[in-house]
Amino acid sequence: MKIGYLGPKATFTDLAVTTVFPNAEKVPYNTIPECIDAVSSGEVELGVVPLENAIEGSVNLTIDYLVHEQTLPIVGEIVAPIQQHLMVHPNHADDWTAIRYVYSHSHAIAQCHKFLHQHFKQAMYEYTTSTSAAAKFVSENPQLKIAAIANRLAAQTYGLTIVQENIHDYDYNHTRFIIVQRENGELAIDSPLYAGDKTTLMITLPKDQAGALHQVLSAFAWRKLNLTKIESRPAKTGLGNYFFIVDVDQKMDEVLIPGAIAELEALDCSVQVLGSYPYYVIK
Ligand SMILES: O=C(O)C(=O)Cc1ccccc1
Repeated sequence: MKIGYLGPKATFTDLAVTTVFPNAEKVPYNTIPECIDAVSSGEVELGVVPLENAIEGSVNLTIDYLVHEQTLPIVGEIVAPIQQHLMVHPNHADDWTAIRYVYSHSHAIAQCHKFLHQHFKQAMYEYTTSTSAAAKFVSENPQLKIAAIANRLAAQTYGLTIVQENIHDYDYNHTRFIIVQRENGELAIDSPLYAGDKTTLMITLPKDQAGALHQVLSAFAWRKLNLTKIESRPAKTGLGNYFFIVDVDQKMDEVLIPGAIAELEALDCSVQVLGSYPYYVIK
């Protein structure tokens, strides 16, 4: 099976794909939209992209691209622990404290904010499309006094020296990656990492009216449907217009979730099921 992922080689997404799909043919894409487009065009069967980090929150580009540009069903989710390391070209292994620029994905830089503030007040940040893109750039520019924040596999893959390990500010640093497919369908994988199912809905409220969100939440509450996430994102139709992404802690069933959706539609909300899918947790 061909699986596209946010590359280049050795991103955290790459690690997540390798763990859950050890036999897949992996195809790296430089950006999240390119990876999603490749699924849409049928170039790859599945795509895996980061969705949310426990410290930094959502990867807005993923949510927005899926909602506004290329709506594909979510067919699975992978949750993986994230460990960030500071790495330099081996030429700078002895003078790494003098680095001027730190390169990485914006989420990785945010996850190490306290560390950077304490130890690298003089450094400036350069944002890259992924952590391994930063590692690759550092390896290709030995003349520059720069460092990357990335994982251990990236250091190995691009021949960099780790000079500070585990620089993420909080121990509980996990990221959710979603698996998308062109058409909805069950993921045929039998993994020991399977940890449960969830359903993701996108809900747009009819208009700005008192108690609207309360009514939406009560449709889930009285059915005892447990929500594990609720997030608002700009609808991009005007200031103050939002839609909500809601995760329900169970698989789509025949009664409860369809009942909640029917109730929301009766309230004039529009509801779209983005996916009902298994999730896999990497320890
Ligand atoms: O850039 C990567 O390696 C990714 O896979 C995205 C990401 C970035 C920061 C933390 C977790 C995932």
